[in-house]
Amino acid sequence: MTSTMPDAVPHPLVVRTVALDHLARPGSTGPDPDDLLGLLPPDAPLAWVRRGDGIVGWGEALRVEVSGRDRFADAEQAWQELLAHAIVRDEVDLPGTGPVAFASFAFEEDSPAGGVLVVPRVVVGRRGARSWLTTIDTGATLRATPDLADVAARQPEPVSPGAVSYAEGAVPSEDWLSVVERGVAAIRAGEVEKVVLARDVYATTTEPLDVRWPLRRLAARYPSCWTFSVDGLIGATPELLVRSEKGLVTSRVLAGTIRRTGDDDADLARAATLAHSSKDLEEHEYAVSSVADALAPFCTSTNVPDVPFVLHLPNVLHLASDVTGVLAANPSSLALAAALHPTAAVCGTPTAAAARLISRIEGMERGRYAGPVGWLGADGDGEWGIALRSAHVDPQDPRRVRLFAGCGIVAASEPAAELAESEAKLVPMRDALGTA
Ligand SMILES: C=C(O[C@H]1C=CC=C(C(=O)O)[C@@H]1O)C(=O)O
Repeated sequence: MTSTMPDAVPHPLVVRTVALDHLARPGSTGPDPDDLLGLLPPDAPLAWVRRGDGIVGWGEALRVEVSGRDRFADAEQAWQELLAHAIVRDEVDLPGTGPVAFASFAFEEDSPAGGVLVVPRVVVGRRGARSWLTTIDTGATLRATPDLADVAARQPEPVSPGAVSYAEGAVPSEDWLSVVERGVAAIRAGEVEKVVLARDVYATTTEPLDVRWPLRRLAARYPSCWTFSVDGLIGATPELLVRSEKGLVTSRVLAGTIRRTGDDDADLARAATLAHSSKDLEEHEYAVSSVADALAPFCTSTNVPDVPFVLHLPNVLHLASDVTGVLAANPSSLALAAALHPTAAVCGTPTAAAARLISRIEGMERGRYAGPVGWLGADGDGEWGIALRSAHVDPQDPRRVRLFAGCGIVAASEPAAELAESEAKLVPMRDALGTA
């Protein structure tokens, strides 16, 4: 575990949250609190937003880098140590107020991508009619609270990425067909019941990527998804690994997908087909069980829907189930995310055998794709998505972006259909990088 404190001063975190509710009043001349993303600077913006609610952050009060099997526990420990010495004044007291860290973790335990936890200098949040501003300092003296109208006015408009060209990723699409074939063969041979196989593609932009460009487009086009940005990993995920709030947990489980046609009537027929597809229902059931089983030891009761609903996104339809539970003790949301990861929506069933199969046949280092991404508060509450419909911006070359998509494979899967599904899952990021 490594941590870096920009000021290298061993002062405690000094955290102050103030209400911005006056900004929500009609006639206010301040920055629009609906537009959290509009406040972000171009450099290293942090975001977790959905339908205008959520939190955004910027500046880096502190950063913790972790790796290996214990990456979640190490991040949690570092966070607890920071909090033990923090001086906090929180005038709002809602989930996401007070000290907050944004974080994202690698899918695999031996990934060089490890994980990162960033404590921003400034956080702005919104939840319904309530808005707030948090400042986090590591110095002995408190800085003045930034004037948000000023902050918003100072931000340059996001710069267009220019022309975008695409190249094959680690496994060319033609070869990925045989990766899926090998997955199906392993299932038929009884090695696993389900495995999720993913692929990547490279985008090269003519201008260095200003991540606010794709973020705004993702948030506008995929309002039901969680738009995130943490340390160069960006996306809009439809899948909530876990939200923990005041003793209640929720997880939105997705698995089972059909592409949209663009024609509403045809899509309704497709939704009905999806809801009755035994192949997709099987794929979904594995994912729901993996989440329900992982949550059960933490909960006094859980609610697992008998049948999934169909989630309509602009590019695809998914089978979806919202699993909820009442927590018995008070594990942090990060501990819950660690216990849930990797679910069968991104790994397979049984988990360990599917993970081994992925390492053996996928041919790609997933990095932080399909890992937990989200935020953590001081009381352990937080929200963690699975980093899907996502891309990673090369820290050495901001013109180079790696996009990811994966598909759940069961015995009845057909490689060509899975390749087409992976293309549909790349659409949100491709569109977000474009200028159309
Ligand atoms: C692995 C991905 O999607 C998962 C989530 C929803 C539906 C899925 C599916 O139907 O295969 C996948 O399990 C991805 O988008 O990269």
